[in-house]
Amino acid sequence: MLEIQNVSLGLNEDKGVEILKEINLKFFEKKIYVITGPNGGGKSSLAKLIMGVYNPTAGKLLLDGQDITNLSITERARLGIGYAFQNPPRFKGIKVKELLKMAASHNPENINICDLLFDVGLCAQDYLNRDVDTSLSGGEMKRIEIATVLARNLKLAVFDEPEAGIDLWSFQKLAETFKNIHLKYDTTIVIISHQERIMELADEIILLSGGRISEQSERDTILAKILNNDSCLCGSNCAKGVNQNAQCAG
Ligand SMILES: Nc1ncnc2c1ncn2[C@@H]1O[C@H](COP(=O)(O)OP(=O)(O)OP(=O)(O)O)[C@@H](O)[C@H]1O
Repeated sequence: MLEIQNVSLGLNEDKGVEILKEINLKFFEKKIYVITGPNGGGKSSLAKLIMGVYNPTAGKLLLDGQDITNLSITERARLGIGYAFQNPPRFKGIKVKELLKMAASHNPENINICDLLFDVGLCAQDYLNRDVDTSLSGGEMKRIEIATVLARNLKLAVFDEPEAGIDLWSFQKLAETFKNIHLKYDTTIVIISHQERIMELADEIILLSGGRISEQSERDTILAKILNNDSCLCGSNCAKGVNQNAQCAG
C-alpha cells in the first residue's frame, strides 16, 4: 500500500546532515506497525515525511503504486494519509460534534459520530456538546483526536506517541481503543511509541536508530530482543558496565 523506497532526508540548509538514511519500508493494508527506537533516532521525522511535512532529499514514496513524493500535505490527505498529533490542537468555539462532522465531511453517510465516540471509549451523550478547548483533559482530547482520524476513513493513519501525557489508567484504555479500531476499521495504523503495551499491538515493529532502520520484524521476535537487551539501541554497541572508563566519542 505505502512503499518508502530508498528515502533519505537532510534537514539543515545545505541538506548536508542526514536525519534519515536510505529508508526502505512497505506498509500493507489493515496492519499495525509500531516505530520505536532511541530519542533523536528519526521517528517523528519519518512520520513527517510520510505526511508530506518534509520532502525527501533522495528516494520515493509510493501509495498504491502512485508516486506521492512531491505531493503536499493536503494532496496526501485527499489520498487518505492522515496524522494524529502528539499534542492535539484545541479549537476554541468548536463543539466535539462539529469537529467530528467536519472530519467526516467526505463520507457523511457512512459515518455515525456517536458510534465513533463510542469506539474511542467516550459516551456520546457526555461529549457531543463539549467545547474542544482546554476544559477537555489530555486523555479525552487524545481520544477525540483519534475519533477525528477514524471519521476521515483513512488508508493510513500515523499516530505520534499517542501515550504522551496520558495517565496509566487512560493509557490502558487507549491501548484497548487501538485494538478495537484494528478489528473494526480497514485503516493501516502506524504508531510511534516507546511503550511495551503499544508495541504489543503491532503486527510488525520497526526499530529506527541514528536515522536508519536497524531492525524490522514481526512483533514477538523484536519485542523479545528489545526487552532482553540491556545494551543501548543507539547502534554504537555501548553496553551497560562495559568499559566504564571510556570517554564519549566525538
Ligand atoms: N527541523 C529540524 N532541523 C534540524 N534538525 C532536526 C529537525 N528536526 C529534527 N531534527 C533532528 O533530527 C534528529 C531526529 O529527530 P526526530 O524528532 O525525528 O527524532 P525522534 O526519533 O522522533 O526522537 P524522540 O524519540 O526524542 O521524539 C534529531 O537529532 C533532531 O534533533
